[in-house]
Amino acid sequence: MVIASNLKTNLTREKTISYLMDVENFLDEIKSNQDVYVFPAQSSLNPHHGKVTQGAQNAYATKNGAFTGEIGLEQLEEFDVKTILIGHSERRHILGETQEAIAQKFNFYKTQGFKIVYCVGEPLEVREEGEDVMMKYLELQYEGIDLDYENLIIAYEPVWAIGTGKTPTLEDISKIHLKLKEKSSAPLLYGGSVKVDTALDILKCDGVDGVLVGSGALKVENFCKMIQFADELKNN
Ligand SMILES: O=C[C@H](O)COP(=O)(O)O
Repeated sequence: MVIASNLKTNLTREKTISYLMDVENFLDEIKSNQDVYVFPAQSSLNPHHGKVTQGAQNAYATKNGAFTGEIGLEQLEEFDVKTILIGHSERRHILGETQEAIAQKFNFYKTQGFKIVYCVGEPLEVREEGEDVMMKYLELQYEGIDLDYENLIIAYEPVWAIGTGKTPTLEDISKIHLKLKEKSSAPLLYGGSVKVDTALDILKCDGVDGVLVGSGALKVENFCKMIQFADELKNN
């Protein structure tokens, strides 16, 4: 399974290094074979080699250039980062990234062979319109995206569940995941208020290949427990 931690705008470089080290030690200790990803804040990226894959939360679709406040391929290469999160709801809804800009970013990093964790999700007002409207909304977030890309992981993250403590029911998670799986065979993660006490049930859902966790993974011991849950499921 894929167990991923998005640290968002949290943890300094020093704390991130210690976080990664704690996860590596835990993976060694329990001899875990899960695919574990950590996405640190940009300024906390550091060369990291181990079982954990370090990814970027964002980067511009460029090698380098005049894009104030952004980083590009050259800055990621410095830290051997070959994994990137694209289409996260905070970038879509807070930072105003359009589907066109997202698709451009996707295609640029696809050309570079990056592993791409591509996020989709609907706001509450769309969900309240019913399943058909919601699925159409999610499909629009696939516009310009190669769903057959071999290095693709998709994360379904309902916007209204992110950072709110609210989650869809387990039945709804399964239902939506199974529908999304009709469109792509890429591993499909669930994200949105996954906590240590809900992770196991979510990981057990049909159609769920892993989780992308924000606030619930900020404490490294909680993130490690989620990795352990995935291990236990695999061994059952
Ligand atoms: O990328 C992670 C998601 O935005 C979920 O964040 P959250 O676990 O804090 O709700």
